[in-house]
Amino acid sequence: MLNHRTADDISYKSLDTTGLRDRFLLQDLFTEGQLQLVYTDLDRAIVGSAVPTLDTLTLSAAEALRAEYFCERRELGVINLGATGSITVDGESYQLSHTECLYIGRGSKEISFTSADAAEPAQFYLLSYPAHTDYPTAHAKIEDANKLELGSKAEANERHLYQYIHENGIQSCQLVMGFTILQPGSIWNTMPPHTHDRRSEVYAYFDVENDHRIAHFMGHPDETRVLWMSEKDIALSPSWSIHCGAGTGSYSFVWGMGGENQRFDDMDGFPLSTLK
Ligand SMILES: O=C[C@H](O)[C@@H](O)CC(=O)C(=O)O
Ligand SMILES: [Zn+2]
Repeated sequence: MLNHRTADDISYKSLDTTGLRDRFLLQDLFTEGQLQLVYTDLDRAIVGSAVPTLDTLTLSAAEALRAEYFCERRELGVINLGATGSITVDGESYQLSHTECLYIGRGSKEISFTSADAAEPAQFYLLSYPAHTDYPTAHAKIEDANKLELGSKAEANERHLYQYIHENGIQSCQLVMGFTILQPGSIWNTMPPHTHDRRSEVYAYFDVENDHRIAHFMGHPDETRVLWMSEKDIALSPSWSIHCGAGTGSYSFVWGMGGENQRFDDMDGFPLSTLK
């Protein structure tokens, strides 16, 4: 497991492009035949990927966790960003097609990942936080999610947000997770932007068309920086940072949060007039 440190809300201002990208952007996490984990300092989030091909991939506790098994003191949310695959949790198998979700509760011991077709593998995106109690493992399809229709065509930010793991959905200790699909012709997500001092957030962009890019904005609202991102790049958003983006083409992104509370609407919005 790689260890990763973001920068604080003062030092990010003086980082150059490479420094900023090293601190706030995770790339190349999705590699065929590999399970990769990154231990971040954002509310102890572990961000990871599993792309099984011919062989099953097994999740084990990294040495850094000093745990017998990965979910000994953790919960794990998974969304499949690739083709159909299965996750087995303590002998129970769940089949996930593209954009489906599995919540894996604390105490789950044996967790493994397979693809239905090695030539077109599943690409499991993993997000885990420390957990204080056990909630049941639960599978959700897109029709099980709470769907919010946000934005407008006129503002080029028409998008559908699907909540999987949240206060009124799959129960968890701190993880809140789902994904957002931009509607055709709309490019802006999360506009006007917000922070939530009580939670940090992780954005994983996917279904970005070939050669297209997302300009992801971060930082204090009056001191923003941009990260140019491509397919399956991941932006780390500390609690003090805004997080929003515009794509040169259509795209979707998984959002996931951990921290002090789970109230989705506990956000501090910033009017566009305050952005710099
Ligand atoms: O705190 C909530 C998160 O930033 C996202 O859920 C926002 C989002 O997906 C969107 O507006 O499209
Ligand atoms: Zn947010």
